[in-house]
Amino acid sequence: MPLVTTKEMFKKAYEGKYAIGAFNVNNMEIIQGITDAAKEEQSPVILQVSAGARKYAKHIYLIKLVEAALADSDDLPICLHLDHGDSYELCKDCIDGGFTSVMIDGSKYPFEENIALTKKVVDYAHNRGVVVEAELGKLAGIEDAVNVDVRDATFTDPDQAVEFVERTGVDSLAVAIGTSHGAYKFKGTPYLDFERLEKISNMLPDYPLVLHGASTVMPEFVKKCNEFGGQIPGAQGVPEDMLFRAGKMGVCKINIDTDLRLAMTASIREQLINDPSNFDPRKYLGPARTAIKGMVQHKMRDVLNCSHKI
Ligand SMILES: O=C(CO)COP(=O)(O)O
Ligand SMILES: O=C[C@H](O)COP(=O)(O)O
Ligand SMILES: [Zn+2]
Ligand SMILES: [Zn+2]
Repeated sequence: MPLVTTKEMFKKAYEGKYAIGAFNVNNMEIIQGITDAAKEEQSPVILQVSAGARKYAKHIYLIKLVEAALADSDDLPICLHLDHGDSYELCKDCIDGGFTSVMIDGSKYPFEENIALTKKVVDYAHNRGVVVEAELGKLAGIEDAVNVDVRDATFTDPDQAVEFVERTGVDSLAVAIGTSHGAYKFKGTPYLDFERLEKISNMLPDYPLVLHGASTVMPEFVKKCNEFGGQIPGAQGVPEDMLFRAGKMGVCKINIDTDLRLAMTASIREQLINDPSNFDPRKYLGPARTAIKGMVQHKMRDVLNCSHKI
């Protein structure tokens, strides 16, 4: 099966009230760990590439590695997605270069500029059978999310979301409801604006929403990093029951990068400390790949609920 778009997987996810995992990939071990997990769980999967990943590994290497994963995965539905595309040109390059989905992230621009940029990418992508994700609202961590005025000024406005989708024809929309990127998402008790999510979801029926910054910052990996010489104190992410809940409310795509980084780093730290005489990268990258596989399987099975959905 060739690479697929998210059309079919989102339709099924929406109807079945579960979410597809979108995992960030940067190298071979990460791609293998994720796709091995998807194979075992018989789950559709989105492999996503950031501009930074594309710069680090080069477009051609990532494409060829994903093609290899596809060839090694029988009939597994795999979508290759550009994460946080910041310009029309970058989206065009990825569409021309074999991606089946792109994100144009115009969330930092004023509403009308975000619409114009997104519409331009949608027009180019749809003519070539590629789907587009956009973003509305500010994702950045908010210290004072309990304050209604702060929430209204930063989180996604439901009325604007409807207008945005209508005017751009974009295929999915990332919403801001309190998540943020990285390992430090909340200072105190985690809070997501589920009321807002419900409103957006009700106003956009049958429409797939996306949650960025959705890593849980799994305590077992943070603990292991810190145990083996790391310094990641006070890291905290989105509790898994909140992700499960979001998956039942129209969120069809859940983005996970930080949990991959932590799983991989914890494992490498452990291997290097436990066997100081080793200098064979396979001996620490192999277990790191296995750690990623285990983490992704857990997400698919217990959090996203997307196992056995192909
Ligand atoms: O949103 C993400 C990628 O676009 C990843 O978020 P995390 O940092 O929570 O993993
Ligand atoms: O959304 C951000 C992702 O975690 C990708 O991060 P990156 O830009 O460092 O590759
Ligand atoms: Zn993101
Ligand atoms: Zn868990």
